[in-house]
Amino acid sequence: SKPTSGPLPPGPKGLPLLANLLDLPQKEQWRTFVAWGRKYGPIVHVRAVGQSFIIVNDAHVACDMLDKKSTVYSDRPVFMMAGELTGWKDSLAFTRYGERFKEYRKYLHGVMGSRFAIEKLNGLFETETQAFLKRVLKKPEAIAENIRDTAGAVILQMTYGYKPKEDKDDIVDLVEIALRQFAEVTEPNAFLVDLFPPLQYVPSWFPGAAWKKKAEYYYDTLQQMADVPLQFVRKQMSEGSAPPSLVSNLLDRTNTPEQERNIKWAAASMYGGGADTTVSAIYSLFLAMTIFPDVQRKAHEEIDAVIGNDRLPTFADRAHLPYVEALVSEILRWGTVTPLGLPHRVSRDDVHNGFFIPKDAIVLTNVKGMLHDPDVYPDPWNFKPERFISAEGQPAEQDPRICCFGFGRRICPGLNLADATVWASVAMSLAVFDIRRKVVDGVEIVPEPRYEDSIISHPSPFDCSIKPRSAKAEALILSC
Ligand code: HEM
Repeated sequence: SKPTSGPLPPGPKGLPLLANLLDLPQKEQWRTFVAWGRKYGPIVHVRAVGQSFIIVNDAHVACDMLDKKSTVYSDRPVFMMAGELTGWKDSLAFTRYGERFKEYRKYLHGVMGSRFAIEKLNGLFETETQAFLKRVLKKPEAIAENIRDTAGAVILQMTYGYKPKEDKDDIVDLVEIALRQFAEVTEPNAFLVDLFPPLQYVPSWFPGAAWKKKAEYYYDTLQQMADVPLQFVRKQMSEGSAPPSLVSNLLDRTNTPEQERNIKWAAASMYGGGADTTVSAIYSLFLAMTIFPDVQRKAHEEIDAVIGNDRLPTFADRAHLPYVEALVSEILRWGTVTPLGLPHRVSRDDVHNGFFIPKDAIVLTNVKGMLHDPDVYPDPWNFKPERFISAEGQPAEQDPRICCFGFGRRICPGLNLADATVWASVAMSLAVFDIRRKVVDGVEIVPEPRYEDSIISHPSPFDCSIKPRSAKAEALILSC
């Protein structure tokens, strides 16, 4: 029979009163977790203010726990500020494991859960990536904004059949504000209420409770973010002009109020989960190409040899561009989008590899550590797509998708969409653009590969120059 007890996994020892709160790093937690992993092994236990945290540093161990025992490891912790007080608890990523969770996942699966569902959207991805190339040609210095607008346009069309206006769009602006607020409330340990939940009962007029006012204000923004596009679809449906979309397909039927609520929040979860993540990956493409010109040269060569210069690549070319394919994998690895994945919560006591894993412990997967482990990825800070191409006598290194999209029943529901949109951005951008270092006073400036420290981590802003590769490339962009 299975063992039912054992010692807790090893980890840093606590201070008597605060437990390990002071040991918990505030910045770049993943680096400290790697150090703990080296000292204590792949499963580390640490306690902070009465809460057990289990930190997993090895992708295979994480799969054994979170994939294979997914009924035990698929709940989420309660986030006081971001979840309860500002209302993100209604979105899929923050929803506890249960009936609502299953219904949200079913809705999202319908629109992007299989290759087949995603292939139906290839036309949309190609058209929107063409629009992206035009935006970059016109305003190369606004690259981050251009990436963001494109990701937003794809998701709003899939989810609501809503095509944002080119220059300034009210719904895009609303979503942007809500996402910025989300980033603020999910910064590690930014709000004391996350450590001391009873603070949630402090009234907002109380001296020193400005954070509570902030939470109320952010709550309103989020409700608008979920309501406004839904009203747009309802209006279009009543006029008989709603294009197919996640929401219009689901609202078509006779829904109970609970179902309507779930449709609304499943839809809002698309934006919450999908916009910022692919944005980070595509921004990493531009960063990596600026730092590693040889990689770009090889991608250019492959595209020129396979596609030529008279047309843009399409999804039909995907299987014929192995270097571009490997480049996509290397972006997902090198530019890790979610350094610690999302936290999972343990639903019942478990024993894993002889260690006791208590119910309600929070499991943190050190995805960035896993994807930069020199034993798995030699020379991990080097951007080297070749690592994913097997050569004679040399197998390819481990696919980053083993951990970059998370685990178990919580695995990213948007992974096919992410894969397709990142591929289109890489293949089509490199077909026509030359991404170079900025030259200041005759000196090339090599950007530092720095990333912002948050749940969804973006490259810090950097300078680069983006120009069409030739007059023909420019004409190609303008003609599509
Ligand atoms: C490169 C792009 C992306 C990466 C690296 C990524 C990564 C992740 C990760 C690590 C998780 C947490 C999984 C876990 O808890 O174990 C997650 C969850 C999620 N992702 Fe993604 N994601 C990406 C793109 C997308 C896209 C395009 C969408 C949708 C349009 C999306 C929607 C979601 C949602 C809704 C969740 C919450 C799932 C749940 O809690 O059950 N993601 N993603």
